[in-house]
Amino acid sequence: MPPAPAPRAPPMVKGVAAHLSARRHRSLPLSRGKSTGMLLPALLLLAPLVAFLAYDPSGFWSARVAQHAFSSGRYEEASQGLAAALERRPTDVTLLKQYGIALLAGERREEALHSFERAVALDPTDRHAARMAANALASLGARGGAATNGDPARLERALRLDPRRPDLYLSLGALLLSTGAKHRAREAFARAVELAPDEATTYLSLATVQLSLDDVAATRQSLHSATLLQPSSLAAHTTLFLLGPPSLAGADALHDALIAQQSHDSYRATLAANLVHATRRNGVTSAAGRLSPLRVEGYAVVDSLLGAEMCDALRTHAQRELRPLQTRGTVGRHEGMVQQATRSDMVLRLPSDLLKWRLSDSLVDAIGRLRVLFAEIHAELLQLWPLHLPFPYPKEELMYACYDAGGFYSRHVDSARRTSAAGEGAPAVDRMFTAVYYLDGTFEGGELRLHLQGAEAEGEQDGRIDLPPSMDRLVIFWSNVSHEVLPILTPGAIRCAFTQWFSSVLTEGE
Ligand SMILES: O=C(O)CCC(=O)C(=O)O
Ligand SMILES: [Fe+2]
Repeated sequence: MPPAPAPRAPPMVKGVAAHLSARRHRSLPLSRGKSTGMLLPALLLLAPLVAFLAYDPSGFWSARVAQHAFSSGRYEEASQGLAAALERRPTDVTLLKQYGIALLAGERREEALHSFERAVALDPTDRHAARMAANALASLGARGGAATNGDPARLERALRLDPRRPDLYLSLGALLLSTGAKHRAREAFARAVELAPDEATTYLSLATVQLSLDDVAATRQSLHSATLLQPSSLAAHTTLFLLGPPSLAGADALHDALIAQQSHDSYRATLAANLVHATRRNGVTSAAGRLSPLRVEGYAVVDSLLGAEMCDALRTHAQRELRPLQTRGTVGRHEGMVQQATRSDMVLRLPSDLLKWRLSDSLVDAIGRLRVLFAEIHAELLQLWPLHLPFPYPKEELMYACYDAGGFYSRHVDSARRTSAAGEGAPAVDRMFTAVYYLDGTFEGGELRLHLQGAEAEGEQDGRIDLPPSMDRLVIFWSNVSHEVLPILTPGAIRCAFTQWFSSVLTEGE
């Protein structure tokens, strides 16, 4: 098929005419003074040349003018000139390639692809044309990313044109993975590894799909290759470590990667730091063991975390210094979500920078210990977590909440539920786990009641379990489990706790 005809007159004709008319204007005054008798024969001599140039049978001028336009960034003009040249030389492979490039530069990808494919059809041995066609296909095939309008078939066609392209296999693998075609994705990534055996990121991609296919041995091998190629790869070291069994050597490798990376704010660096810390502090055997009931039961209870002395210091200082700063806890719209509940507690969110409050050293110290505890809980939580799913992450500030006698929090869920009012843009996943650290339990009532079977089974049948608060106790449960705080029955009692939510990182920046 010939290229689309240019809508306007080819600029070549205008260009040459303008050029000639400029020359005429410049030369006429000069020649007038001398001999006007010479002008006519000169013009007569020039006429066939003007006619020839305007006719431009070979498309030579069109191409030259277009190339000039292209190098000045006037892509629309360049593609028009090349289209004009191609009308005269429709089988010129070089022109077809140039035309394609001009179209690409003007974001006219489909037409560019068409031009490159024509070039390939005319000369199947032209590697350059094949590569350009493959690039155009790939950029069209991978467009829109994941599930929207990416087209694996186009990437596969690109690979038939230009088969030794690890980058194309990587795009294809990512696209296939996003559509759930895991086995085909694994093939694509494996091919990318074959073609680029020195690229750590390629091994990481392969590891991701191997993990999602539960092939732990192969995942480990790929991650190991990635760490050999890129010893500071936090992604590889963290995942290897999480695959377990946890070891101090693994924690040290992770620590080294962390230092090498010097990135203290990224999500993965925070996670790595937590893991190293938890492993070194708790030893290698206990890691994750404390939270393992969470997987089966939906909740876990862990006692004796900070020690009685530290917990007591935290309780008394927090009551003295933080309670005056509390405000009434609210229910209702939060992050576009609606919770149906009533509550009577007073709450306070702890800023990451405690210096802006004038707190005693004892309280700052105790809160620091508590934060380390939650960081360890985070690390242990991740050791239970399927690595190919979005990680839970402590996105929100720590909350200090207190209930006085008679206080309660009616049945609710903490996780963000998409409501019709919240609309399509609202996050589909938000809080994943709720972890509550209790400071005291010397009162009647105030139990945390979990309804593990959800709303389908009402009353006694809904899997209810009552967990009484007690000093230095942590309870962690899935945030989508409905739960309530039963009324505190002892007059004069205060029930205080610190809560940390772990949320899906998927909702960040989306
Ligand atoms: O303090 C508790 O036991 C749970 C509190 C709670 O459900 C909440 O703050 O969302
Ligand atoms: Fe809650």
